[in-house]
Amino acid sequence: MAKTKEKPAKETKHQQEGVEEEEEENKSFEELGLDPRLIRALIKKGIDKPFPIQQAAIPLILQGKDVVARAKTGSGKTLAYLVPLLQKLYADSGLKNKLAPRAIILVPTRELCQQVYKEALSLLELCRVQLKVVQLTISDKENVSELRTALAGPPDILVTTPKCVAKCLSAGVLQSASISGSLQILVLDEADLLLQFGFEDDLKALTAAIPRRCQCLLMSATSSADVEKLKKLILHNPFILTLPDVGDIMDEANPKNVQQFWISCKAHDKLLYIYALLKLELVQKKVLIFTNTIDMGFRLKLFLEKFGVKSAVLNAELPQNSRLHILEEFNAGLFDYLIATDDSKANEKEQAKGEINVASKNSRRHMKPKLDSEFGVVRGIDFKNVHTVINFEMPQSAEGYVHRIGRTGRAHSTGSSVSLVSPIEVEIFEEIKSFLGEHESQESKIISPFPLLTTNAVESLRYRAEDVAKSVTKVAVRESRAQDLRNEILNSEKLKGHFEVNPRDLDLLKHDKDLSKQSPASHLRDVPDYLLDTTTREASKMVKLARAAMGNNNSACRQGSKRKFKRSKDPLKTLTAEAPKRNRKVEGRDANSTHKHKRGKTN
Ligand SMILES: Nc1ncnc2c1ncn2[C@@H]1O[C@H](COP(=O)(O)OP(=O)(O)OP(=O)(O)O)[C@@H](O)[C@H]1O
Repeated sequence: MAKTKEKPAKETKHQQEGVEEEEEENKSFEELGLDPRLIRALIKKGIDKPFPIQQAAIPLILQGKDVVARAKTGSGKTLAYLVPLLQKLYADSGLKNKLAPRAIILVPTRELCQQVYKEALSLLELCRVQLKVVQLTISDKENVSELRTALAGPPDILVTTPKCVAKCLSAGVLQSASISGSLQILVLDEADLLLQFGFEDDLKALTAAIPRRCQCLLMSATSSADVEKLKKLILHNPFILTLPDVGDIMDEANPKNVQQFWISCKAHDKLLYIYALLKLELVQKKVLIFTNTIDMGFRLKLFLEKFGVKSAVLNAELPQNSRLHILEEFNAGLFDYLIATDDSKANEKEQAKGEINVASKNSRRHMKPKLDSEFGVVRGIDFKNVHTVINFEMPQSAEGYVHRIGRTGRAHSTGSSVSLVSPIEVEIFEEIKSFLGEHESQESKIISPFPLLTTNAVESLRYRAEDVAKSVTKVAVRESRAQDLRNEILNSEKLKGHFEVNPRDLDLLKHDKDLSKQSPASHLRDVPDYLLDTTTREASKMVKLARAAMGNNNSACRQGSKRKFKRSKDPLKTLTAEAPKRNRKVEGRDANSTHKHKRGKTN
């Protein structure tokens, strides 16, 4: 790991930035100086050895240094700062004269706020340390008195967004003088996003109150101009920790543990292809599917539903509590397919288009769903045990692609991604490939053609898929979207109260329920044998065997098992994925034609 050299005691302002030559470290949590109670808590969570970023960051943070930690997504940055932060606050818990939180953790989205809060809470519960942690985001209902109540005490740790802190400051719920007197540690998590999300002014409102002695930690998956700006704005002589395979978005772009595939298909065939991938079980579960618009998310859900494939949707229109609950259920393994809509620009356009009709049985009323500007599922969210990310629609930027595929292969496990590329998406696909550093002349491709799906297999399912797709009309999509929103608004209220009493209970509501009025036709639930060719049968068998070998099944997930995906058992690894050598234009050509010549291999 490369990290900055620690300098002797008499430190000056700028001396700490610099890079130390690579050095292999393999220390235990004890050797890093962690409190035995925290170590026991980590072990109870199944974490017994520190990841590289934790090895580097924990001792420095315990010593009170400012740290900038850059490590790729899913590498364990949260615990790298959270564990020493808890230890330090606990060690100083004699300091009672505080008027504001002693630690503030700033994250860009509500989802991350909840995730970090839960992580802190579970560590504190497991090690029975008396520190109060509070999460706070601004929702439409939260008025100043609610913010004041939440901060009464005040808590030792506040997990929040810059927008919320700025509101607390401007409303006088938090006073600059109190922060100056109390704040010991400030964390900027997902720092590269904090500025991208337009929080610069909000952050500036806080920086004025940060006392000079406050320890500042900046965690980021990439290095960018925004991170540099933040560093200058907030940190003093930071230690820069950079894992060797990280540095800028390019390094994060090509995670070695995620195999990337693509399929060329016409836009209107995407439903057919995803049906084939899921129903023939050619991809590993759990699967996270990305769409660019909320309507498309619902269309896909309704379509899959007709074949008995249950999925849940996640988007910026859903109430916050529902979204958090959906994430929890998915992470707990209660369902295998999650359709997430992540493209905020597209969503804004949708919102601008007008009203969604939310019709109740007794009354018809129109309501404008508000998209949550603090919604974010692509960055930072720790989706557990996602083995496959599918880009049903291509993201609108190369960075978007990188962050989407970063939802698999987390915590040094492995995963794969499959992108469905239609002719109009070729341009962005080419952009993504060149962003990743893939060249036309290159022999081994970074994104390879998906090897397990043959033209025969797809064509044999065409009739069923097209027939069902026709029944998923625009009206059906609109109605289901409205119905889902209505349900979730009702649920959200129940969830709010319920979560306060039982923060861990996942059983109250199901989010992967069917939305269409008719239950799926029984003959569509399974793909009959006569529709399957030998190649596909074999491929599907291998994926199933791999899953069994990895212990990747629902019950394992539900028990929170964190078995790692073994590369050698991954059928996608054992098959050769050859890219077409020349003329890689997708227009007017079926990706499967590129596999015809190697079907022998896939068998
Ligand atoms: N030492 C460890 N051993 C095993 N698992 C770990 C360890 N540290 C963290 N994890 C797990 O790894 C997963 C990813 O960690 P985390 O979310 O902190 O990554 P991250 O670097 O913050 O990613 P991102 O940049 O996307 O936010 C989590 O499920 C976490 O519980």
